[in-house]
Amino acid sequence: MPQSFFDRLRDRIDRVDSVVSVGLDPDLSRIPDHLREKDLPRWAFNRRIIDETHEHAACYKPNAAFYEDAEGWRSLRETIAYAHGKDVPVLLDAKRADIGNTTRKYAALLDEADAITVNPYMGRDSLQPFLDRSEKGVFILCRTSNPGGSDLQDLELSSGEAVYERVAALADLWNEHGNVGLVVGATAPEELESLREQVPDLPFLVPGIGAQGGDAEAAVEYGLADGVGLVNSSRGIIFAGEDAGESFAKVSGQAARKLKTRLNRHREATE
Ligand SMILES: O=C(O)c1cc(=O)[nH]c(=O)n1[C@@H]1O[C@H](COP(=O)(O)O)[C@@H](O)[C@H]1O
Repeated sequence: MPQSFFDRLRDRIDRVDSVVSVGLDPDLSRIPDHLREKDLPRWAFNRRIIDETHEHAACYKPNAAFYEDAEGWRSLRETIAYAHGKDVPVLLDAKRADIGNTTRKYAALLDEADAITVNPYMGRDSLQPFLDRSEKGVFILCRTSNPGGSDLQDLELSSGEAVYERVAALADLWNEHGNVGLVVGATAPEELESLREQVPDLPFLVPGIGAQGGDAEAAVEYGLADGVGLVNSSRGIIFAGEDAGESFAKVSGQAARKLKTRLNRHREATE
């Protein structure tokens, strides 16, 4: 049987001593001028970022939104293969799900990526084709980091639980293959804490530190399940060297190292 995503992630976390997820969101308007002339500018950018950050990366998380055009999809494919060449798993942040017939097509995204983010709004059948890929990771949006995350997710149900708590309970139920995690934003530290108590075995992907100002300490303290989980930063790493011209990727490498060290201080404190 192939190793599960979370076993592979644990190996990677141990090998690089890092829970940093490096978000590859290569906004074309922000990548350095000298790369914009390239055939595949986003791939050229990501390759340099990967070269400088991979020693600190537990995984890479490209967000599909930054690749949804012809050049973008080619760049994404190259990026995934290159990350794999460096032995780093790739979590595709796609936030997909649809009726069964459609979502079966979406699940093909997992042919190349090692894990994916999905949206629980349409219920179990809309996620089943992802969940059935037992060797791949499936991170279900639970309590998101954006300001509007509370609009629906915090609503109280007649049972007394909040919608995001119900999502966590369902995710736990749907975790028949041990391949399910939750997405919980670092901007919601109280929810992070209560969710960790509610579902102690589910690893979290925690975005929202860096550019969104979330709580890195809470991300580490509550994001990890038996040491496994991911704390993501995208713009805070990949655009750290925005003013450094051709040395931009070196600065990203330093930013990734710095974040790793900072998170590791919290990891040691919570062990
Ligand atoms: O699923 C995600 O990764 C995600 C969920 C969430 O609640 N908040 C959130 O910011 N994200 C993603 O995480 C990344 C955060 O980027 P930065 O704010 O630049 O670090 C983006 O790709 C977001 O789409």
